Amino acid sequence: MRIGLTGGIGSGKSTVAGFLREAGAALIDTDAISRALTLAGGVAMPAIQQQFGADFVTADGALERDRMRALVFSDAGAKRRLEAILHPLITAQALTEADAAPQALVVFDVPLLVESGRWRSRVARVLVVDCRAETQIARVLQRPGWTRERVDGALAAQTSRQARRAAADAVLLNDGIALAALRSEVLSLAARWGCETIGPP
Ligand SMILES: CC(C)(COP(=O)(O)OP(=O)(O)OC[C@H]1O[C@@H](n2cnc3c(N)ncnc32)[C@H](O)[C@@H]1O)[C@@H](O)C(=O)NCCC(=O)NCCS
Ligand SMILES: Nc1ncnc2c1ncn2[C@@H]1O[C@H](COP(=O)(O)OP(=O)(O)OP(=O)(O)O)[C@@H](O)[C@H]1O
Repeated sequence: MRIGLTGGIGSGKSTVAGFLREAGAALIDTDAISRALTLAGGVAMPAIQQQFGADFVTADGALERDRMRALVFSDAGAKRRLEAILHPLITAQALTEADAAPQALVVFDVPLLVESGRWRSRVARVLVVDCRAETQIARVLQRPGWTRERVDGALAAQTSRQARRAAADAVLLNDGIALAALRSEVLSLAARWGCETIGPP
């Protein structure tokens, strides 16, 4: 079974993804795919250079991430243009990885699952990790280099908590819950969704 895992920035997606992997799932991380596509020599770099110009490309040919982040989190048109380049490539690579996975449960970790519209038809279930915006902000501010302005920009560029919850087949509320309790919720959900049938590859 294929599952889409989503949630706002800092909601706890990667944490939940780690527990799903522990439960035996194959994990496909679209942020990681996006980063690989935009490394030096990455498949997306010629189109990004053509669309945004040399200022958004480092000397060795990678995406100038700080500059691009500042642009897309303050300019909706630029965000759309970047996504038009990256999202089809991310989806294609994610599906290739899923086809190669021997596991019975495949989890696509897609931060923008609800926003993109590309994923709903490709997964049997959507799992949303949900928490209050204040919790998201507090978690993300722990990361080196993140400022309140940067977190607010990222939050504003993402869909609402309400819209995400409305798209969910299951919601994990990850607020005021200990990691151990979250882990057991995830493991029992994974068991319900088919992990118990997984044998050796
Ligand atoms: C904007 C970029 C340069 C920022 O890079 P940065 O290193 O700061 O962030 P990273 O890629 O690690 O993403 C961190 C988080 O930012 C949020 N985020 C990333 N891209 C977007 C976006 N286009 N819209 C809204 N939120 C986003 C997500 O919550 C993500 O988990 C980069 O995220 C990017 O190239 N985004 C476009 C591709 C995309 O949409 N990726 C999301 C996965 S499908
Ligand atoms: N229930 C919890 N209790 C304590 N800490 C938590 C809990 N859930 C998540 N965290 C911590 O919050 C931080 C953010 O979590 P995580 O990286 O899983 O979020 P994310 O949704 O993947 O973020 P991003 O969208 O930026 O990739 C991490 O340091 C994680 O350890």
